[in-house]
Amino acid sequence: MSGAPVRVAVRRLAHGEGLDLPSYATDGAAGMDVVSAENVTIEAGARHAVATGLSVAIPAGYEIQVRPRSGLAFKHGITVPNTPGTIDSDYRGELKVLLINHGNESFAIARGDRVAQLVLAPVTRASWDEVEELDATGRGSGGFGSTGGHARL
Ligand SMILES: O=c1ccn([C@H]2C[C@H](O)[C@@H](COP(=O)(O)OP(=O)(O)OP(=O)(O)O)O2)c(=O)[nH]1
Repeated sequence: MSGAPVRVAVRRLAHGEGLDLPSYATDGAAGMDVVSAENVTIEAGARHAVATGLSVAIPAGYEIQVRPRSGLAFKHGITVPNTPGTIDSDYRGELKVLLINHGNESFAIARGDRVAQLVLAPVTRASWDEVEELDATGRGSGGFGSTGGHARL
């Protein structure tokens, strides 16, 4: 962490009233835990877009990444199928947390439960330089396990 926090405008929607804003659980936390604005049960194998009751205006040059919470993933198989979810700086709709239940049991979420974490990150944009040939490398076109399996090299 460095410097002052980046200020991000946040708006509570009607169904977000009374909920905690996303917040860092510890001084060194990279992500802000975000809570659900709804009571919902996600059946085993099912997906749900969890309402947060919030919309945001992220400054240009930044994004928010929606990442799973490791405790939910490890204990219950609850994770973010599109991880990291991308919140664009020009998006003004409701921030939603997509969750999938990879566990064997249904998972109940209560309004106010912390369902994911939000990481503010800088965005570097690219522009293409189209060429006829790319520079040669040792790897070349090898990939997808070309260096061997998961055993130590
Ligand atoms: O986990 C997520 C992912 C996305 N969004 C919102 C904010 C984001 O800016 C917008 C579009 O997301 P994305 O670009 O991932 O979606 P897409 O499937 O490419 O749709 P679009 O055509 O709207 O860009 O949806 C969320 O609220 N939660």
